[in-house]
Amino acid sequence: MGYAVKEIFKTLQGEGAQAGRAAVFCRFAGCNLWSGREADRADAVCTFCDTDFVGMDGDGGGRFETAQDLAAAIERAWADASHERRYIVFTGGEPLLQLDEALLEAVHARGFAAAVETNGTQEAPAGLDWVCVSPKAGAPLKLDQGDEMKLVYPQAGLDPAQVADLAFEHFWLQPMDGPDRLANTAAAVAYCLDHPRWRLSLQTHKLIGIP
Ligand SMILES: C[S@@+](CC[C@H](N)C(=O)[O-])C[C@H]1O[C@@H](n2cnc3c(N)ncnc32)[C@H](O)[C@@H]1O
Ligand SMILES: Nc1nc2[nH]cc(C(=O)O)c2c(=O)[nH]1
Ligand code: SF4
Ligand SMILES: [Mg+2]
Repeated sequence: MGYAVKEIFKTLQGEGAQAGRAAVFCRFAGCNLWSGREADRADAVCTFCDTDFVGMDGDGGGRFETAQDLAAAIERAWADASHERRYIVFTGGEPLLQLDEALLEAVHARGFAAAVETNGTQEAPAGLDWVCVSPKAGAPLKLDQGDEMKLVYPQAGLDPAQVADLAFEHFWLQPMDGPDRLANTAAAVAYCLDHPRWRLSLQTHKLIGIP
């Protein structure tokens, strides 16, 4: 079986509390809230996704048979012999459909701290160093604690107040990108001004044109 990976790339984390930090991103293929096909978008649970996670055809993508194989590819993508501040972000698609303890052990053995970007509908394996949960309206949360909550805003049917008391260190509102990005940004700014628990997370990589 192994791991189905869309792409592996090194860039700066663009979002949330770790924004600006060098990281390898491992984007797993597949998601439980959308097929990834445009024809299915309108009927999906998650309709606003900004990401292509279908297939294994991206840069550095493919099927990796073992945790060691995938961890070795992640280490090659870091491309620096030093172990200093090595950081891997598992995303997707939905990474918690595939991420397991064996892979976390394998990247830890290579000196990486390991983060996940998840929709929170699955349990997380033990051993994660940073958990970012981004809940989606209509998708019940199984993972209701972590380091940061990053709510894409606005979402019909998911008021920030519904998740504001969960056990997270940071609470972010991230304006929904798409045709209404400017209006969504203004709405997120207004919400943060009125509800100071919430801080604004901009997708800084998009602002400066890096992956
Ligand atoms: C592509 S998702 C992959 C990880 C996981 N499936 C999730 O949804 O958290 C990565 C991050 O991008 C956010 N995101 C997706 N589409 C977005 C959009 N149109 N505008 C702003 N953020 C978006 C998600 O909420 C999540 O925080
Ligand atoms: N630079 C950069 N930062 C990110 N943070 C979360 C991302 C994601 O797609 O999960 C992402 C991404 O795709 N690129
Ligand atoms: S849950 Fe995440 S990967 Fe899945 S469709 Fe929504 S934003 Fe995209
Ligand atoms: Mg992204």
